[in-house]
Amino acid sequence: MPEITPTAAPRGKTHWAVHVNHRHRSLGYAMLLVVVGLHVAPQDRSPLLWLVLVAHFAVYPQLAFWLARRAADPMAAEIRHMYLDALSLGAWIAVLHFPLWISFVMVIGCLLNLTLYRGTRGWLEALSLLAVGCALAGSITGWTLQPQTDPWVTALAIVSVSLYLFFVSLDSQKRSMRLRDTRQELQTKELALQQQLAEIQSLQTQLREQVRRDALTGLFNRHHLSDVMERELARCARDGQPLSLLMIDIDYFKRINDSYGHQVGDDVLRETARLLLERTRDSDMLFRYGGEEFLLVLVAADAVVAKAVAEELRQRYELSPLALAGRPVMATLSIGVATFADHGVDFYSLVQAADQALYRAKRAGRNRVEVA
Ligand SMILES: Nc1nc2c(ncn2[C@@H]2O[C@H](COP(=O)(O)OP(=O)(O)OP(=O)(O)O)[C@@H](O)[C@H]2O)c(=O)[nH]1
Repeated sequence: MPEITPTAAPRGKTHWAVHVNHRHRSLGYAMLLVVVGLHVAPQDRSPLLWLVLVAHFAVYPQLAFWLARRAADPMAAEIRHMYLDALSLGAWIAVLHFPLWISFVMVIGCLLNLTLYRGTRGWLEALSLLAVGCALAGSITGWTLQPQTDPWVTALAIVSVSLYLFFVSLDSQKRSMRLRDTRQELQTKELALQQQLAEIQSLQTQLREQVRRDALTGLFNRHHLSDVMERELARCARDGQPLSLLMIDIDYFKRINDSYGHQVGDDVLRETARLLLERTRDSDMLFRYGGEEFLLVLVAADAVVAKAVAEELRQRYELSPLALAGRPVMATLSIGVATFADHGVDFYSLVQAADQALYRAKRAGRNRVEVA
């Protein structure tokens, strides 16, 4: 049986073990007072014995309680008191001349208490201390053997030990039930905490995603672009692979806003994003770069391939009237193309090159593709 580790009671509260032991000790000693009193009453014993009997069996349990409540370590104080119980009851056994049933009651009580708190070690300690107490008292008062007790005393001793065992078991059962309830409560709380944690983690993921996404089109935004480009350009440089940027701009977008309203302008941006996504490969990455500007990253595509892709996008877009609010809205795209490492070796120079190409496309009349 594992030893019960001392635990500090919350400030101002008496330790549970002190309460339980006080109850058990008061009850056990009260019953012993009656049993031993009845046993020694017909004997011609000195008044001192009666005095010690009352002091030990009636006063000592209250004193032990008072001391344990004030102890810095109440559990350690309780164990000390249990040692004292075993030592003193051992002495009583010798002083009373070894009455069989009374000795049995005393031995059982001590063994039970110390075993409950300290396992096998407690059982051995109780037995040793009983023996020491007995030996000390016997060596002072002399060794007399009178195992018989009056039948009434015997009966009372049996009732007392039964009652004592009953109350100790009852308290242990109550305590284990309370422990079970507490454990269940803790498990429920732990489950709730785990759920909260999962919710927080999912919210964090959503937030991280929101930071990377443009709210209007749902595309990755410019903030995420620089992270991706840094990684992709490093990979291309390592593998000697090309990579192209397509700076895509909706022509005369201001006019769309002015003619149809800002709301329709938003719809055009959403629809443009959808159309561009529809016509790009899984490995390509589309970003909303600015107001009406999109940036398409074509992995492993050189300038020739990128120009062809840009041309196809431009033509298809031109031919797809954007059906918005029941009205077809015609729009065209101008696209500037720049390729790593032909037109730039870092993100900044590549974007600049694509931007300049786009500017040229605009200057040349719009609805065009220009390579840097
Ligand atoms: N509806 C809407 N309009 C936006 C948004 N962001 C930017 N714009 C508008 O896009 C327009 C861009 O106009 P300009 O930069 O003059 O470009 P443009 O009219 O497309 O002309 P070019 O690019 O030269 O062909 C501005 O009127 C902005 O207000 C947006 O999120 N929603």
